[in-house]
Amino acid sequence: MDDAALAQLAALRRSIDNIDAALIHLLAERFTRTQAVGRLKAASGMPPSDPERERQQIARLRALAIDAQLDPAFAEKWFNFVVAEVIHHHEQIATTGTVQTADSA
Ligand SMILES: C=C(O[C@@H]1C=C(C(=O)O)C=C[C@H]1O)C(=O)O
Repeated sequence: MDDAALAQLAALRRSIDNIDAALIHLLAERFTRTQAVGRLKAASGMPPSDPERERQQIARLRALAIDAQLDPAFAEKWFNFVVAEVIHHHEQIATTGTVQTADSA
């Protein structure tokens, strides 16, 4: 084993762990906001999803990804994955008034 390589790997992994922690916090904040949107929509009779808004967000995120040298197809896939969960929350809020998570179920 090369000690220098192992030390470099450990340093890179510490940074990766910090980035993963930041992503979890950012996602938690995003879901807090989207659940507030879900309650607002349910209270005022708006539908859970807004395809036009999503189209605008995808176009913006793809451009940001290209600028940041991230694969725009990956950025769009990530966004669609997150929005599917948001819509699911909105539907739950509209029908039950709350969001069921795996831990709370
Ligand atoms: C949060 C909203 O609801 C949905 C979720 C979105 C999102 O997570 O960014 C965007 C559009 C909607 O389909 C919204 O309408 O703003």
